[in-house]
Amino acid sequence: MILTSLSLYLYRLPLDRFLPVGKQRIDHRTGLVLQAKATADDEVCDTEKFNIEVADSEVTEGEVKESNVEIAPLSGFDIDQQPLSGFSRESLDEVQQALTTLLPKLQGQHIDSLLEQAEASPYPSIAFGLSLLHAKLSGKLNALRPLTTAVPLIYQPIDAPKAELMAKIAKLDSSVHSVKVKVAQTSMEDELSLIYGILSQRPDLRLRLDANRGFSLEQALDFAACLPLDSIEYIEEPCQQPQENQTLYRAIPLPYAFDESLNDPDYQFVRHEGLTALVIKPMLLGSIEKLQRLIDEAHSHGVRCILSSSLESSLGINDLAHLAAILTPDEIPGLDTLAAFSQDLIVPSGKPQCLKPHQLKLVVSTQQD
Ligand SMILES: O=C(O)CCC(=O)c1ccccc1C(=O)O
Ligand SMILES: [Mg+2]
Repeated sequence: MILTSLSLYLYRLPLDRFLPVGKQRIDHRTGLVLQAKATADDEVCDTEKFNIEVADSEVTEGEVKESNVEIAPLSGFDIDQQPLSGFSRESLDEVQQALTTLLPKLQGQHIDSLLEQAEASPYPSIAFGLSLLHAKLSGKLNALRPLTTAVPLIYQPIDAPKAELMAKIAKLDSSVHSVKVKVAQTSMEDELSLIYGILSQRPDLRLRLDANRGFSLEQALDFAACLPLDSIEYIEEPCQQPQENQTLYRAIPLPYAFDESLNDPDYQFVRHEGLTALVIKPMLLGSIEKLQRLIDEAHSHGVRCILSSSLESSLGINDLAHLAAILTPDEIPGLDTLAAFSQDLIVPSGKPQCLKPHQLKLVVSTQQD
């Protein structure tokens, strides 16, 4: 297939409530939508020769394929105007500029050039976006049903009453077996009482805790000593110093997971005692091929891989649900981050409004009118 047109749009979605990014909070999300049209190799000449835009009604099904992907590095500023730290290293501006230069070069090329450019890009969000676009255009993403269940995310909202949390627990479907709970955010007493509160309502639940590197070793030891270990699946990034996670594990057998550690550009998989899972955020890591290599390596050492949201819009979350069905079919992904979004983007998820590309700001388009 040949790429016949590429367009880049900018979105900015306000959030109805703050979303946690580690210890920080955001009140809006910005990102890019990359739209590509492609035709089968032998059809491109006709359209080019006559320089006509092929309307959907004039072509047989499947002749012109159109796909959209979200490219939204998790960087920018929090509600206190502090730069977000610990997630994407690239800024939205850098990504926008790189794509503005790249898109005209992709125009007229075979879709496989998306994969070459994905591997060549220094920006993980671009590498992921281009490889995803390739997968969508070539129909690879729709081969399987998406994983429609996600692990509910429970966190103490500073802008909403605490009772809402327990109401969310009470409403959980009985088919939900795991929930993710943010810890190392407020006081240990409050967080332990939340954990025991959840389990008193739903003793069958298993908890995935996420400390976002919020504890000193001493705090982590104190906290872990008070946990109902049998009900804890794992804790993400317990210690400020990741090398202390093993010390913690040797003292208290609480399995842990890596999340922020994977964002280090030099990260290489190494089996550590007590390391039970990798929390994989594709937008922060890179191409699907790179994700697949990491997952294969982790699985070969018996380490689980959980695909997780980088707070994408409904477009990105929907693609992650499809990708999870392919890359990690035996795991429930961590994608419960859409509730705070005021609107959907391109793919409906049940919000009153769903923005379409023409309602977004066009950054660049290779299509000549
Ligand atoms: O992993 C999940 O279930 C939801 C996603 C999530 O928690 C998250 C989303 C964006 C940035 C950081 C994190 C995090 O794991 O702390
Ligand atoms: Mg995490």
